[in-house]
Amino acid sequence: MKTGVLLVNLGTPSAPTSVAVKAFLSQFLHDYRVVDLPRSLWCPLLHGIILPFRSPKVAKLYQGIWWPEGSPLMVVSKRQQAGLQQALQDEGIDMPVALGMSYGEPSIESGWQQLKEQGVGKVIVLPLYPQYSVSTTASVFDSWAKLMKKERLVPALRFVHDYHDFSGYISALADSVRSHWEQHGRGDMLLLSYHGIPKRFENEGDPYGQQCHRTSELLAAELGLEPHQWRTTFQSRFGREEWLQPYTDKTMEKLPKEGIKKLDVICPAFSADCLETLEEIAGENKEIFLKAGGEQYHYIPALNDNPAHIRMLMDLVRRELV
Ligand SMILES: C=CC1=C(C)c2cc3[nH]c(cc4nc(cc5[nH]c(cc1n2)c(C)c5CCC(=O)O)C(CCC(=O)O)=C4C)c(C)c3C=C
Ligand SMILES: [Fe+2]
Ligand SMILES: [Fe+2]
Repeated sequence: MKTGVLLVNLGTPSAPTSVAVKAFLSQFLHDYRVVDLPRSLWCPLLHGIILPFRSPKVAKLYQGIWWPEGSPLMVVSKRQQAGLQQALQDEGIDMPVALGMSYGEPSIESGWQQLKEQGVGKVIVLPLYPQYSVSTTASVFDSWAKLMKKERLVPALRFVHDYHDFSGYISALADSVRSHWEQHGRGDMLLLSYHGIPKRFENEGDPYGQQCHRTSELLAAELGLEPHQWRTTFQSRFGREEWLQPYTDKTMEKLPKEGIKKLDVICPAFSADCLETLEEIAGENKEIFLKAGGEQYHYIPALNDNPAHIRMLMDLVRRELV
């Protein structure tokens, strides 16, 4: 039976315009896995306030990070797909690789159609989220299950749940940090900033926060860092309820007063650079840190289509073949 790989990521607007951002946010923020409020409460707020006011504001932010070839998340995701396809071919493995996004295009459905047309009977669904979260990984599973309702012949399935402690992932991150230090020098601290989730999700059983802490511990150990040389924080809060703490932006304000003047920041929850890393971390938070008295701030890019990242994806695929 022919095996295929479906790489999945979050998705991104098709253009950095208010209209395209509104369409993207509307699909994203209607997902119960992301916002689980009763629709009688959420829909009036979403349609009346959030979409009309947030879309033009966020469109401007996307304009600031957009690449000539498109949204960074999309450009990088396509490179990851092509890179993994090439690496498999180079090893003589006949295994098609398709790309699908939870929100926007190319959809998970179109990715599956591509694999189906190539005669795939077993699918490795690989959400590009190293840490499992209800709001990301479970949502990919929902989309897949919904899609399979339409199929008479459901393919065999391997679903990559998470890879937060996978040795290849930790060593790819460590190599990336070391090569950054070689080129740019080493800061006083390595800050590991992860996308946040509502604290309530964790209370209800989401292992995301725990997995983020484990990734940090393993990376710090691999780099030989002392406890005062690294810290874990959570970014990208949305809405008014409490999210996982400590918050990245609040930490940026405090660090220079604690004597941390040179900071290196890495975002291990993001397999590809995107709005949340390029604008929020490399832009907004850098400004906060420097304004608070920081002297040097370096953002270490996501693993993107680094050869080490592609090799790690190959190893994850291999793990699912046994
Ligand atoms: C509404 C709540 C949100 C939860 C919960 C959430 C979890 C979550 N998200 C990512 C990865 C990404 N999020 C991105 C953008 C983004 N995230 C939210 C909201 C939640 N995310 C919004 C509203 C947005 C859009 C931008 C904005 O309006 O602020 C992106 C970037 C997409 C891009 O186009 O570049 C990624 C990637 C993870 C990993 C996660 C939970 C673990
Ligand atoms: Fe609605
Ligand atoms: Fe998000």
